[in-house]
Amino acid sequence: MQNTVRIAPSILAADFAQLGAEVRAVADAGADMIHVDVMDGHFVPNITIGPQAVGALRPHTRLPLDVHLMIAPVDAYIPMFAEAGADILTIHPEAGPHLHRSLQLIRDAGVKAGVALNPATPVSLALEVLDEVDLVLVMSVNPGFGGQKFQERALAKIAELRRAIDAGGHDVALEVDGGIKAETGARAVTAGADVLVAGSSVFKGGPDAYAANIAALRAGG
Ligand SMILES: O=C(CO)[C@H](O)[C@H](O)COP(=O)(O)O
Ligand SMILES: [Co+2]
Repeated sequence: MQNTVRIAPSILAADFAQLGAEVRAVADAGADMIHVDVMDGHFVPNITIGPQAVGALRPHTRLPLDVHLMIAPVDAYIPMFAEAGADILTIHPEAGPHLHRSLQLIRDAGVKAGVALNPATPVSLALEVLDEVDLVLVMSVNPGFGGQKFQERALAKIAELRRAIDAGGHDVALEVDGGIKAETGARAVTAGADVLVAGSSVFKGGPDAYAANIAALRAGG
């Protein structure tokens, strides 16, 4: 495994009754960033949290808040999440009429911009905006729920993106999200991912297990 891999626990699998404590616990356990899944019951068939919750989490950690926006239309909410304390805002191309404009809104808000590819979204949509993003997120499940099975087809997309990022000399992180545990994470890193999002496999077993769970992901086994 590359030793530059970063681990981003998804708080979707945390105890929602004590999210602040959960964020502190995974930070203490070695997390590199905190992945926050925002779902609207429209773009995806589930509802989670909004900017108020992101703002409430902000004082609990200095780690980057990696906010994955699964909401449509997304543009009006970008300044609200930036103001709340997000460090990275990642959007889906299908969530607005003009991807370039949405990415510009994110940058204008002073935060890093990411683009997320659903399993059925072609890599070409991300290649088109590699100069405009700080992160590409490859979904390895259909967005909406944690605890799903890793979809193998993500690996070829990661490999293609890695080649394009390296060939173009882009300073872009390549993140994979969905069904990541030690074994699938290792394969994603081999394909070229450098950020692993993991919900179920980090939060399983409760706080006493978080350090070992994160270490297992980092070690790839
Ligand atoms: O974006 C997501 C779902 O839409 C989540 O980040 C993802 O599913 C993480 O959960 P798990 O590791 O349990 O698959
Ligand atoms: Co996510």
